[in-house]
Amino acid sequence: MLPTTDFTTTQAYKYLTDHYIDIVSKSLKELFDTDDQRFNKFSIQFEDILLDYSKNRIDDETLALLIQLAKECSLKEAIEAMYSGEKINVTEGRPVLHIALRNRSNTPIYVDGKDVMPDVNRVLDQMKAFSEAIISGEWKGYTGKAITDVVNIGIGGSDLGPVMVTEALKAYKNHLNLHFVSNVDGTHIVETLKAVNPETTLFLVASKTFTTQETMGNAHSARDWFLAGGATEADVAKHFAALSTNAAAVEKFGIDTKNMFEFWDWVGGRYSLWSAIGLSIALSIGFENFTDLLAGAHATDNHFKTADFDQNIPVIMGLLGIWYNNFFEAETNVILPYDQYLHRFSAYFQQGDMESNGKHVDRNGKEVDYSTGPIIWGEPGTNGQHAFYQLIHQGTKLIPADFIAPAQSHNPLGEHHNMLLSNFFAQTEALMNGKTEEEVIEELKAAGKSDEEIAKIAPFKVFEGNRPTNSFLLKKITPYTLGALIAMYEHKIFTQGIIWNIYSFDQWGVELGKQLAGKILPELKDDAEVSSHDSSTNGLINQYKAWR
Ligand SMILES: O=P(O)(O)OC[C@H]1O[C@](O)(CO)[C@@H](O)[C@@H]1O
Repeated sequence: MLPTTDFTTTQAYKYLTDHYIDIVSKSLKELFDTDDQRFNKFSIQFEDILLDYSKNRIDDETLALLIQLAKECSLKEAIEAMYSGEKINVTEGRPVLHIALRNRSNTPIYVDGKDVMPDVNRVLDQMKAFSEAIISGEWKGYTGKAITDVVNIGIGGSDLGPVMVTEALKAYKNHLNLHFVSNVDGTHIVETLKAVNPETTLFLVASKTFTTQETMGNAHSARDWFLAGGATEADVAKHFAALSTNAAAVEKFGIDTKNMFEFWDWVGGRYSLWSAIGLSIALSIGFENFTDLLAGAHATDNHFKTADFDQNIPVIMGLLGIWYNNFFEAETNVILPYDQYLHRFSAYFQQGDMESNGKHVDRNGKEVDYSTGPIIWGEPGTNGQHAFYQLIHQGTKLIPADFIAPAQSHNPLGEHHNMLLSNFFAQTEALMNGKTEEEVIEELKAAGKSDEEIAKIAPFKVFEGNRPTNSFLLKKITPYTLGALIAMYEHKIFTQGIIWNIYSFDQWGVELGKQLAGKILPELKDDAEVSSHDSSTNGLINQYKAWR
């Protein structure tokens, strides 16, 4: 059972409310000036990942109170409940066991009295054999040619994770060309199919439920295209595999269940890249690298479970998020990877975080009267710098930012990596220190500006600073460190969900739109005017019919 404490009623919350008044009046610059131990105190190194969280608006007392808050909200017990296979996804009646998928130490994990590890290992063996046969060319398409292209058809968690990881680990990629089709917009599949040959293409239909409209629509179109190219029904088995929990629906679609890679209802969609949904990853970088990814995540799982909260990266990340979300009333959290390979990392955690903690009802079924999950966004640096950093530096909103960079580049080209990292370091420093009016005036004087010019321009050049950042410095983006980093963010989300007293592992909020789309679709079949909706929806549908 998960605790159901309202965190706003805890002692720690009350103390934090008072303490906030003290901290909010202090600048980060001041906090650094008065404590030369901040970096040592407020940074954690876990294997090849360093988290420096010293540039946050906290002091020793803040940290102690936040940790007290986690304790009062029984975070430790909640972690234990998740790891031991309790059905903590209460509204769907399921355990939450993505940690089992990467449990490389293979200790038993029980669901309803049955150890899940033999099944996990069986599917991993199946993925190993299959990926090796495809990569080596031993697996042949219907005309006897080896596979050259893999098209993953899936959406949400059945797409974002594999896309993000295959991009992040492109440096480890083999000869196979990976494609991802997610959008139900016909353009996505049409444009993808233009680039591939039916004789040498493998389709992975990735869907936990195997009922998702977008995925099934795209899978049927891919199958039609395949058959139109001269292949027969019997050839489908050589070119289509399914990654799913729903064997009956896979069979109905016409995919041989020998080519089905199973996973289980205790794997949430947005936590499924570690499961059979990761087959495209194993195909892209090889099975050994895929298991390194799992091993990195497993290392973080152990860290999250065993490290003291003040040394526990996901716990600290979660608590800092709560500090900004619930005390500073920050609405968003920007994730800024200074690594081109990580260009889908923020998009991935948009689903990971927002689908998990975008909830307004607590674990007692009551409407909350506090803010829950933040809006997650971001783009890779330095592109973001030339787009939206203006608002982060000089806008009116407080935007806590996560910076992520590798020390070693996979592409050490001249001064590029130093240039990239100099921007990373400079941005966090600039966000913290800002630039005072006096500094601006000095600069303008040095540039030979007149007093009149200085008076006119100076106010616009002032940076308040005091903008908080976390800095993740990784030795290198490898399958292992990437796995460890992803798991840190996952457990941060868990930590926050526990403290906000919400259920992080369902996603009822995506249902209503799906239901209504299901009602509207038949109305679009003919040209008859509709009048069954509000005037706006009727107007849009009728104009669509007139123009299509
Ligand atoms: O893998 P499936 O069942 O096709 O679902 C895809 C996605 O749809 C959702 O259920 C809701 O959008 C996500 O949680 C999930 O990742």
